[in-house]
Amino acid sequence: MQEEKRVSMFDNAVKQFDRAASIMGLDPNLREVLVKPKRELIVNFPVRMDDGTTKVFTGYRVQHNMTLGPAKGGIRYHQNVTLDEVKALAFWMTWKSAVVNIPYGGAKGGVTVEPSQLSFSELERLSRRFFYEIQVILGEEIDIPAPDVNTDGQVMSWYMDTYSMSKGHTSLGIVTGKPVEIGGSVGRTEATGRGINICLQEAVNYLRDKGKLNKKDEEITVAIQGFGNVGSNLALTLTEESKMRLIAISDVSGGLYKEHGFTAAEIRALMERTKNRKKLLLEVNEEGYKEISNEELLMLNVDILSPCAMENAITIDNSKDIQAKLIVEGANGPLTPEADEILLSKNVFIVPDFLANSGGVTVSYFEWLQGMQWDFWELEDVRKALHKKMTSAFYDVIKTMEKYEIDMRTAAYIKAIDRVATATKLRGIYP
Ligand SMILES: NC(=O)c1ccc[n+]([C@@H]2O[C@H](COP(=O)([O-])OP(=O)(O)OC[C@H]3O[C@@H](n4cnc5c(N)ncnc54)[C@H](O)[C@@H]3O)[C@@H](O)[C@H]2O)c1
Repeated sequence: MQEEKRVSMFDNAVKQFDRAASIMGLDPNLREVLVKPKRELIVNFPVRMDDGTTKVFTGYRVQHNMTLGPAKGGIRYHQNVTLDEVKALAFWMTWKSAVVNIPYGGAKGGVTVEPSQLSFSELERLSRRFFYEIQVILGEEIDIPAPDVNTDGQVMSWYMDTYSMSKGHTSLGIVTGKPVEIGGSVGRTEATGRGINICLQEAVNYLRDKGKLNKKDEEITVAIQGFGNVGSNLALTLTEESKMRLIAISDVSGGLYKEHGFTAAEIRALMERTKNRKKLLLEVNEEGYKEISNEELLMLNVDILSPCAMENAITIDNSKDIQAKLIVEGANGPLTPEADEILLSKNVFIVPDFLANSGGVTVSYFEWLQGMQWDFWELEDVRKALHKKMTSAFYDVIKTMEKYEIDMRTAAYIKAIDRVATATKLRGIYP
């Protein structure tokens, strides 16, 4: 039987890299070094199930690049996790850390499992055994995991405890995304949404300076797709800290539209009601809001659109009808490559995902710093440091964009690749 030909996610990721590499004239020898993952670990490990049987699961940890510092990236539990996917995600983490200029390389991990089919204690046994298995390549200054799809503060607590038990002392720096009670950072939960808002505000300032946006904040309208951790925290910081009008929000159940804009108090109330994955539309059935579909939200006549739900939300089919002049990508990969091209040809200004949503990894870095020093910051310190990191990353990419006269996504790649390439050249090839 002929084997089905699959599109490799890793090969696709490398294509984006190659476009930037050719524009910046990257040395082909360096290209080879920067593309290939440094380490790929596959582990098959047994877990005792509640019914007395034993199941063997497969997990991965890939360290893509460790030139700028320890490898950093989440661990996901999902039935579709493959080595190819983990490699691609680790590759992107290298460029995300480099673009926001934190001293980390890129890594990612995963276990092929459907976690909803595990009991709480099976989940704990799987998490502890998996972490123990991959511990051979981890360390507080080597590789620092974090939450990703279907892993959370509880799983991070088990990881931290498992590692600490084998070392004989508490090691806070081994994972980030921990609950605040055991060394997590204040401000981590809101960090990705807050960071997207920082990029959104700076993009508006930039477009105004260039004469491409002639509106006051009060006149600017915004729509946000997705009301999970990322979308809701973006909605909150936007309505709390700017005068722009957020007129539409949505989740998987559909969207809400409010012509005069949502207030911060309304967003807070909606966040409270949709806690624990409750659906937006099912929780809200009062006057004052108009219901719209997710497709309608994307096509609204707004100035700014921020897709914060899932990948491939904007495709070749719906991109032609998008009216927003500025798109700030909150989710990972919300635009297909074809949609990206169409929107760029319509002169839409796009702030790319790995810059816009890097607030999460940035505050993870702050959590790691706090854990390594056993010294914990106030919320205001975290917010101030995040603002400084994100604005300087934003303008570093803008400068690169203007230098090469390219789009912001390619510029972000060039800036990130340049940082890792320069470090690689300075360090040289050992021996
Ligand atoms: N959480 C982080 O710190 C973080 C950091 C970087 C990137 N991201 C990316 O941001 C995106 C969102 O992450 P999150 O943590 O907010 O996830 P989440 O699970 O908390 O929320 C996802 C939201 O998207 C909505 N949604 C799902 N399918 C939808 C659909 N078909 N149409 C409209 N809405 C839909 C859900 O209802 C929910 O409101 C993902 O792409 C994630 O990889 C998250």
